[in-house]
Amino acid sequence: MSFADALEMVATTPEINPEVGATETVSASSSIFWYLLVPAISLYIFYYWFSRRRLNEMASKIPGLDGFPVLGVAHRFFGKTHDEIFTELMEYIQESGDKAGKLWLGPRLHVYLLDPRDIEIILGSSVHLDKSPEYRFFEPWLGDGLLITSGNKWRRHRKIIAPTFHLNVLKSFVELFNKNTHDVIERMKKQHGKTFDAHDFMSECTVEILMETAMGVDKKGHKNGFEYAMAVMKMSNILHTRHINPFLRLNWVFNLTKTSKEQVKLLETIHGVTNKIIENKKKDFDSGQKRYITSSSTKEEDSALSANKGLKDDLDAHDDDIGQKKRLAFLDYLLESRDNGNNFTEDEIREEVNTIMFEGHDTTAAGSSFFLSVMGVHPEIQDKIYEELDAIFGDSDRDCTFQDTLEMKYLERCLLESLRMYPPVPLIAREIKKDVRLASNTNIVLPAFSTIIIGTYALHRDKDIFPNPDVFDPDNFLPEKQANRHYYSYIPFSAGPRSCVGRKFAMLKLKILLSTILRKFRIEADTEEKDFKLQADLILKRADGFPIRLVPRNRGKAIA
Ligand code: HEM
Repeated sequence: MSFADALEMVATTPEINPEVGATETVSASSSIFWYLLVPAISLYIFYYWFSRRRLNEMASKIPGLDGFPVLGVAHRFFGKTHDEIFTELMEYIQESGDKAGKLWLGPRLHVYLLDPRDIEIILGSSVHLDKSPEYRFFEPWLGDGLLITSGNKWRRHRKIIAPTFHLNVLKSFVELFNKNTHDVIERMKKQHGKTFDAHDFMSECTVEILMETAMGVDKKGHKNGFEYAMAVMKMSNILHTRHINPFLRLNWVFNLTKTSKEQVKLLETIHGVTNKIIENKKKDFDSGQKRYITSSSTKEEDSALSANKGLKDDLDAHDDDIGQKKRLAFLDYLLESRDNGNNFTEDEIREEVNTIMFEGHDTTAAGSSFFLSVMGVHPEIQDKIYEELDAIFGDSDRDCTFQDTLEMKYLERCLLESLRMYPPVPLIAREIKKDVRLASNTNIVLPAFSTIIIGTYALHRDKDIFPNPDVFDPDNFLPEKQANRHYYSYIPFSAGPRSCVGRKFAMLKLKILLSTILRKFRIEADTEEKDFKLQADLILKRADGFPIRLVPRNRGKAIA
């Protein structure tokens, strides 16, 4: 892989011209050089050790992996594939039984947290809002957009963007969710009887849905959704490689590799798509075609789209939100914010379009693909979903309405369970700017300026929280079971002030997309769930793809 290339390139030194030769002057100055170099290095090592004394002392009280100086534990990852690394880390975490553990990557301390009380201290706080430096690798792609930015810029952008995913706006998308679902079903039908990778179809469909809803452009003018999705997948792979390789974390080393050239090409594809979306939308907007949305909603409807009903944030409706209000969808509102007092710049619009296109498609593509592959291996669960869908729709082929989604209680539990076992964002990382004492073990203080990892995947598989964590059991989301769990023990969309702005969009879209597929087809798969090979390239995926088969359903007779 490119790491070997990188080392090779770094190791290549310019050749010395022999004609210059060694003179006495050179040899005298070279001895002075060595006399100075040795104390300088010693001084630097002492300074380095002294400045990190406090950090090392605090870290020594945290259980976990120390590794070697400079490398940390990175040597454990060399030569391994991303799915092998993921499996090894998860096995280590589960076997250690530690609810907080350290991991040195290069000289940087990373601490993972698995106790919901500790997680609440970080995610629930309005102080620990900064993303860890690892997110900076996104910069050439997403600029300083909502996912990675901090401080006042984050607050200003969040205030503008969160309301564009308000329930009233989402309800106006129901027709487009249906239309795009029918389109992907037509494409999948061509695979009749064959085993195919569901993710290829889900990612193209989720890109097209975002274009037509949040961006408000007609997908007919943007036919490269699949190419965009594939470029995003490769970019995620590159970024993940940089996260786990301490040498490639250094920009100057990375820039010497072939992979950095590949990154430039991938970004040309990605930005080509997003720039065209902005250009086309601007034409419409500037000629007066603004998509004002007027619809109303109730608080009950609003809370029905929450994955975790106990956790409230700025996406939840406030009293003055309820009822009819005139709103604009995402890109229309950003363009309006360019012209009104909010003064959004052209660069800021580009950053946010790139952010929403990435966060909004890859996550839901993974979420829906996992759901479909899990259905393929659990025919008995599919039968129960059919029972519910048949009760709602009977034999009708009509489109799914918002009201229908509220009645899909069992399907919702299956979706939440799928997001538990296979959270599309398997970890969240923050940098804390001051020391934090843990609630679960007051002897442990997390040192300021370390990376704190909230391991969503490992948390959701904790047997102290979910007995039989590796068994797909939708009853984990029965209201009484949810009520007995700590709010921060289930966080597929993160939680607190920096939670996912698209979580209601995602839940509504997934319910419409997946219920419509299941009304038409029975899903089959050959692999058993225990053989799913997982890999986490920013977004959790199956390394072996998402192979499924579709068999047309004989409605009403699905339950033998
Ligand atoms: C199943 C689908 C989804 C899942 C599981 C998910 C999960 C998450 C998680 C865990 C975070 C926090 C990430 C972090 O702190 O590193 C996040 C943030 C974010 N998500 Fe999602 N997401 C989903 C869908 C969406 C959609 C559909 C959109 C937009 C249309 C979206 C937009 C965002 C944005 C903009 C952020 C950054 C918010 C901020 O920092 O203030 N997500 N998402």
